[in-house]
Formats: sequence, structure tokens, C-alpha cells
Amino acid sequence: MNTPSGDAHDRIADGLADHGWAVSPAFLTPAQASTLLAESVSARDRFHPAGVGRAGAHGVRSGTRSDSVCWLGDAHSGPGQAAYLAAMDGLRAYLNQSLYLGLLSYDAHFASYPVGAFYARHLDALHGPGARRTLSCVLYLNPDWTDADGGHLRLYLDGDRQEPFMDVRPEAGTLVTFLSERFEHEVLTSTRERSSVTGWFSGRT
Ligand SMILES: O=C(O)CCC(=O)C(=O)O
Ligand SMILES: [Fe+2]
Repeated sequence: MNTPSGDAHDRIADGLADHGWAVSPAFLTPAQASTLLAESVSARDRFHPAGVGRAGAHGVRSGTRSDSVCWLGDAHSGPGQAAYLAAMDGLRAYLNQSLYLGLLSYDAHFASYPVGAFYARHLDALHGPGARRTLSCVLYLNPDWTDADGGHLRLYLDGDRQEPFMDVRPEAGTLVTFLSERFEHEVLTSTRERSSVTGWFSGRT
């Protein structure tokens, strides 16, 4: 099984140090992404509408987001998830060593955005007591995604301003990482079902 190269780790660390985000095309191979997509599809009966907000004030708000999710621990585990989690653990070790990020744990869910679904502009919030989301990581699973399919991740690069922003095409194998507390972002609507794995590294509060 291929694992992401030291080069990929290096570029992510450089991006995070320089500007707080990194886009890594081909972080996973097409075969790895396609295994994960198959595992996501076969877990569809365990997906539920995603909620927003902190523990306690948590609820489903379809005006804010309209994707469905399944936490990785709730899906039958498979080789795709195992390889993905191993890759993320390698990334965690590298970033802790190179940037002293103090990343402790990683939680991730499959997400599925049906045609027309979206996630309005938001900041990846604090999540429950004792854990602080430090680094957001989104891995895309759909091959042959074109700009015309929509569904870009729009990352706002300057606080709550409208511009500048960067649009990321959700192509299979691409990993986006960004500092959770720094970048507001949104998911634009698409004309295809859009599948991904979204996760967060947390550190101490
Ligand atoms: O799927 C994406 O591109 C981003 C998802 C997201 O922002 C989230 O789940 O918090
Ligand atoms: Fe987010």
C-alpha cells in the first residue's frame, strides 16, 4: 500500500507555515480514493443529516448545510479507511515534529452532498469540552470532477471579508488542510453527488 511521500508532508507543512492552508492533489492514489468511495457508498444506510453547532446546542439546520455524514467509527471499517487513517497519523506525526502543532487526536466522517446540497459559510467550531479543533482536513473521493460540476470548497483567505478567496475542485485524492480557527469556508452546490472524508485534528484546549 502506497503512503503519502515525505514530499507531500513537506509541502503541507510549508503551506501551513507560510499561509495557513495547503492543497495536496493526489495525496491518496486513485485506487485508494476509489476504495474509500466504495466503503462510503456501502455505509450509506448509516448516514444521517449533518448537524451544526456545539454540543448542547447541536441540531440539524437545513438552511445552513444539507449534507449527510457518517463518522468513520460508525461505518464498517475497511482497508480504505485503515489506509486513510494511517496516512493521517503519518501526517500528524510529521506536523507535530516540524511545526510543533501539538495535534493529539483525529476525528473524521464520510460526507455526502446530494445534487444541489451545500454548506453555508462557517468556521469549523469548537467541538465539545476538552478538545480544540486545530487543523481541518478534507479529502475528496469523486474521480473526474470538472469545474462545471461545481461543488467547490471556497476558502475565504481574509477573515470575514468576501475577497480574496480560493476555490478548490473536489477531485478524488485531493486533500485540503487549513487552520480551523482561521479560515471561514463554504461548500458550493454541485450538479453531481459529492463525496468526501472530513476530519479534524485536535490539540489541547
Ligand atoms: O467538504 C468540504 O469541502 C468542506 C466540508 C466542511 O467545511 C465541514 O464539514 O466542516
Ligand atoms: Fe467546515
